[in-house]
Amino acid sequence: MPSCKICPSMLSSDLSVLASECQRMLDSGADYLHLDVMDGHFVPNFTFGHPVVKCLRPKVPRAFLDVHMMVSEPDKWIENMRDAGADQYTFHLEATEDPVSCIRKIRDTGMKVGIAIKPGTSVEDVIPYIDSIDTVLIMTVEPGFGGQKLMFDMMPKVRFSFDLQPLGHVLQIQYLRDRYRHLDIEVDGGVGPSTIQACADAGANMIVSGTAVVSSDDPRGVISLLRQSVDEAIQKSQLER
Ligand SMILES: O=C(CO)[C@H](O)[C@H](O)COP(=O)(O)O
Ligand SMILES: [Fe+2]
Repeated sequence: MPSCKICPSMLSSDLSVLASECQRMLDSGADYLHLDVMDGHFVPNFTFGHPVVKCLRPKVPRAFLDVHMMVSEPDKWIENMRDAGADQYTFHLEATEDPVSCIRKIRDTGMKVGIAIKPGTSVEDVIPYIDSIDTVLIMTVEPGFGGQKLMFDMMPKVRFSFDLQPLGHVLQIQYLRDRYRHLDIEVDGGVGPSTIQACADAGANMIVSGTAVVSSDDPRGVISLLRQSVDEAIQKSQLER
């Protein structure tokens, strides 16, 4: 199973001093930095785009920058994001008619590829692409805003063809983890000390946490607590195999 990666979402940081906030997270033990790009169209909110990432890159030269593209037409910004210095380009499955072309374009730039799904989209929809991507990002809130409450197991509309019982997030993550041992499974939205256990036990290894980490007085302590839960779950699953 892939290792634990804790990825603070910089959305809830003081964006007027983004570079120093990023450095503060790296100094607190962050593995990756998660940058939420919103276009006011795919989601009802606006943040920043590749010009900001380009300015940030030289300030945190060794950081892994995971860009979460909550934008319509995600294929438009792939080259710009690579030129800006992003390391992973995660686009929403719901935002494109042609995920295969998007994946190919991202790969051609050398960036890692992630596909994100909103809470109402089933992981089954990602299966056709899974062998050609690095990460599946499971949104545990409706995308658009930080600071929301995680929606675990509140999605009775999600159904799988292999089992007509309605399944929630935990089971969707477990389904993916059981079949794809080496996949990075990322959870995003409302993840913090009170919700990490369910994510870790289900098999998520890439943990995005905004408010809980960035707004904490003790980000190092929160990061290490999140990491401990995931590391323990990984160890447990390895012992069980
Ligand atoms: O993609 C996002 C919102 O669309 C953010 O990454 C996410 O909400 C993280 O913030 P928090 O941990 O505060 O929920
Ligand atoms: Fe995000």
